[in-house]
Amino acid sequence: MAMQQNGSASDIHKHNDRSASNHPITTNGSEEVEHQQTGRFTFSAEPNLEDIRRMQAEFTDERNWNQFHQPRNLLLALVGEVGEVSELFQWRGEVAEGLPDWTEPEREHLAQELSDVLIYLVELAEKCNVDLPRAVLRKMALNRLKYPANKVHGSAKKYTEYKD
Ligand SMILES: Nc1ccn([C@H]2C[C@H](O)[C@@H](COP(=O)(O)OP(=O)(O)OP(=O)(O)O)O2)c(=O)n1
Repeated sequence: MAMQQNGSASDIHKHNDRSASNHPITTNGSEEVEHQQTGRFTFSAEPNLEDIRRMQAEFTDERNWNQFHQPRNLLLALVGEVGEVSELFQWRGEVAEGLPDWTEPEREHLAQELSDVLIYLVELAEKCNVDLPRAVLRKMALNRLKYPANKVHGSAKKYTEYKD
């Protein structure tokens, strides 16, 4: 069962307030402004990844489960949960952004399975000594170098497919 605090999948509908920024770190300030103007879905600011790491560490400590949570086991658990997410999309054909045709129980199920993926991902990163928030910043910087916006705009080609 996924760890749940107070939220539910209906959070999907609740966090569309564009009036206040909830992104303390942005990779591109102008991008954030654009998101606010376009009404793009945003997350709550909390819990952050360190909060999630700590909560999961408390959860496993309380159960004496750290003995099972080595990196390889966490990776297998993560992949298993990704499979569970895939099952929810299986045989449905293309699904429109915002999942307009999904029922509330289906949305909640998806929220739980995605949470399982994130929880195991965060714990895997912890057990591999990867500082995930900072690693994401470094990787996004690399992605921007690899895919300059003016070069790849509107194209989904892999960087290896560009000639120059
Ligand atoms: N050894 C375990 C077992 C569970 N969990 C935590 C992390 C996941 O968020 C969630 C996974 O629980 P389940 O293995 O019961 O998987 P599901 O919640 O997906 O249940 P089901 O497989 O019935 O859909 O519980 C954990 O940390 N370590």
